[in-house]
Amino acid sequence: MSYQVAVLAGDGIGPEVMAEARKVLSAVEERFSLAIEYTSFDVGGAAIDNHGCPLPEATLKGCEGADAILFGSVGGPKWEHLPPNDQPERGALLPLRGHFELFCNIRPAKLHQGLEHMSPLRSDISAKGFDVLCVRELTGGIYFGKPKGRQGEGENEEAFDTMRYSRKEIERIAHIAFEAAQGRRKKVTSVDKANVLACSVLWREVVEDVAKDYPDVELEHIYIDNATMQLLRRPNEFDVMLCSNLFGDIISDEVAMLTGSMGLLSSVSMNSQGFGLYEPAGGSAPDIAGQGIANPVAQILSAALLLRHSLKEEAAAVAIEVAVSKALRDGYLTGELLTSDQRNQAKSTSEMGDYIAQVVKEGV
Ligand SMILES: NC(=O)c1ccc[n+]([C@@H]2O[C@H](COP(=O)([O-])OP(=O)(O)OC[C@H]3O[C@@H](n4cnc5c(N)ncnc54)[C@H](O)[C@@H]3O)[C@@H](O)[C@H]2O)c1
Ligand SMILES: CC(C)[C@H](C(=O)O)[C@@H](O)C(=O)O
Ligand SMILES: [Mg+2]
Repeated sequence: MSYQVAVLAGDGIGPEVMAEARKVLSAVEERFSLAIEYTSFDVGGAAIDNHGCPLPEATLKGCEGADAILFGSVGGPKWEHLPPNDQPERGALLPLRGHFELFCNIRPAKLHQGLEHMSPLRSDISAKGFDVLCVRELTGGIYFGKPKGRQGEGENEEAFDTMRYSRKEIERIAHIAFEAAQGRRKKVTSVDKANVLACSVLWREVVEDVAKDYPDVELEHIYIDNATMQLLRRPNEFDVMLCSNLFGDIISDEVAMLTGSMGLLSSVSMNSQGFGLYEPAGGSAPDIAGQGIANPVAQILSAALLLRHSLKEEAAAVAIEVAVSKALRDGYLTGELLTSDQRNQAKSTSEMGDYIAQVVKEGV
């Protein structure tokens, strides 16, 4: 029996980095004798161009029939003139998250020893390293709350979004965070804005209640504004960061950059049945798309997460992660990880993919 994976490469650097993830997956399949069948579907801007809508029925059906979704990224200036709900992000990515109830988004950010020089942190801070797991609620909050819209005209025209959280939504993501912490350094930092937002007051109360089931895990609360600065000052003191949808979006970009680049952060978005969509935390990077310079590591590590969580192929996932670490340690770095005077040593997107695939095949 072979596994079925729906591949949605999307826009901008999506197809470029997806090609490298596929190379690495082929290598791991060969080494571990796995049988994985991939079917590609258009999504986002590519689907608008080819089919007139960002999430065609065939794409949705293809995802429904798969064991997991490997997603690239969607969006870009070409489609920004469209009505908001017809654009790639709100017309494809958010509906996919909603349709499959992918409420649990996990984004692991680790600054590896020996790779501290890639971080923009001050050297005495980066020297301590850090290992943060961002656990982000993904199908609620201000992203999905109703009503949402615009009304009125002239100087009275206004726009509004609704931030809304139910006890149930907070409980289920909080359990994920505490369970994850039990397998790590046993600390949950819950990020909120309880000094201003009603949703955050409920968030804090529910997280406190859930914490009672995990007496071995330390819980602390922090306001989002303070969290963004403490991450720059003492990132090594954070373990699991439990965030609502919007705050997790912000925190995950920050921790990605603290490891050196947006192009290093992988992610899984999962539902309660364990069905998952795997994607880099970053976007379609229109500023570098088409140049063969994007960092494929986030997409490759997302493939490793797919092997681990959806296909339960732990050894194959570890082989990829070890190969990525080796490549980075061996100085295989794309340009954004280098200073301007080192940039002539930069590896291209495909050189990175080739090297990581080779290491996977040979084993380390
Ligand atoms: N999951 C997704 O599909 C997703 C996620 C975030 C943003 N987006 C969309 O992507 C488009 C661009 O958004 P943005 O510019 O705000 O965010 P972005 O993450 O695409 O880019 C931010 C910065 O990070 C850099 N970067 C990102 N990934 C990189 C990689 N793999 N290698 C090297 N550098 C990388 C980019 O060059 C850019 O300078 C928008 O349309 C946005 O809505 C999509
Ligand atoms: C593209 C956008 C809708 C998305 C989000 O805000 O969730 C992205 O920024 C992410 O982090 O996955
Ligand atoms: Mg984001």
